[in-house]
Amino acid sequence: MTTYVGNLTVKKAKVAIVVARFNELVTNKLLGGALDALIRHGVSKDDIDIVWVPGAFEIPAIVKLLDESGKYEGIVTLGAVVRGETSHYDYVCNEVSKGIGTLALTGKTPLVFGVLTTETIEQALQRAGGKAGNKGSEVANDILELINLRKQLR
Ligand SMILES: Nc1c(NC[C@H](O)[C@H](O)[C@H](O)CO)[nH]c(=O)[nH]c1=O
Ligand SMILES: CC(=O)[C@@H](O)COP(=O)(O)O
Repeated sequence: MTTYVGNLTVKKAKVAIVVARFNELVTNKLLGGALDALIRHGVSKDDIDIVWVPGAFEIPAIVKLLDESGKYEGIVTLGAVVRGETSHYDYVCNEVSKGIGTLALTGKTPLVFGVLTTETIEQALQRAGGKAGNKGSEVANDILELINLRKQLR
């Protein structure tokens, strides 16, 4: 029996973080959590590129570009979509999740989904370093696990 599991420590990996500016109060905290986790596990600051996009809707197109560049061993996506008064929320959530999901299957670069989709800004803040943890650091750990797992499966 062979078991494959990626650990979190990396020697060298170039990682991109695509982060949405919309709800920046939240996404800045997600970014802080992601950077902290990557650096704690051995990723050099020089090997991290941060790309800001206007909102979560724009994340997939930029991820596609970065994937095609072949420059990165992993891509982290971060955003915060918060329900408003209209159905706009559903369209943004659908597009960003569908886009990132499709690219995770069809692209070459490992990719993680760190986009919060919440009913309220309070729920988002709780998941960005509040009492429900920090989704940014969670998905940063996930990308390291995926990078290491792929090395084993190659
Ligand atoms: N309402 C939220 C948005 N909306 C903006 C879109 O993502 C997009 O930037 C705009 O429609 C232009 O194409 N974005 C979020 O990230 N979070 C939201 O709650
Ligand atoms: C998810 C959104 O785009 C949201 O902020 C829009 O709010 P509203 O539905 O009140 O226009």
